[in-house]
Amino acid sequence: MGLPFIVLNYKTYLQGTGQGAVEIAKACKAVSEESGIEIAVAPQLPDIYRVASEVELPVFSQHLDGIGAGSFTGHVFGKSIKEAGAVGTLINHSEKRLTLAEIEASLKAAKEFGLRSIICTNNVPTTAAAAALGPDYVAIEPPELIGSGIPVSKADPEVVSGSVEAVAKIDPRVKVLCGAGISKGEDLRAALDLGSQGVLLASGIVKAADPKAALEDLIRLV
Ligand SMILES: O=C(CO)COP(=O)(O)O
Repeated sequence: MGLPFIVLNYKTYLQGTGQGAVEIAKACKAVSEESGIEIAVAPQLPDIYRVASEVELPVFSQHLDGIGAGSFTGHVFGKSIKEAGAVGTLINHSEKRLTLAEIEASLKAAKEFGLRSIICTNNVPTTAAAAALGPDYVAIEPPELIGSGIPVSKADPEVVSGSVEAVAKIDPRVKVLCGAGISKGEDLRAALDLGSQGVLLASGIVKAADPKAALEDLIRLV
């Protein structure tokens, strides 16, 4: 197995807002360069351009709407985030849930604009459904563990291994990430040992007093 993929979701945490978004991205880039591990960040939409312009690392959007150019006030348009410098997007995060039809439309928009796609899911059946749509990644994140500091890879290992098995049956090209409560080296190690190919995480790094040190701890057992 190759190196994991780490995606850091900034949500709307103060520490990851505005200039903070750039500073955390710089820490991610430094650790990525030291380790060879790909680390992507997902700042808030208005910070995408700022982060992508100032730091050379993969920037993802936290959301994308399945719409095109035209009369869609307040929506997130794929061409706009692409031109802002995003290379990918989260779709259906637990804090930004979509209907199945909307997920499919968002994924179509991501593909149309050459954006890498991560569909977030909450259990094994939704992971299977998401994999059937053919994204680049699914990210299984049980909502009850999000922000809890209790790692999914230890509290609910079956949802990770079950997702890995389900996705392998449906479309082995789809890669599986997991998230919720991941912050330490042993959490990432456990996630990889369960067959996932990386993690999607937030509070453990974004809210850390020293995000670079927290990232170094996260990857220490890879
Ligand atoms: O929702 C998450 C990442 O998208 C997980 O959040 P935490 O890492 O804070 O549990």
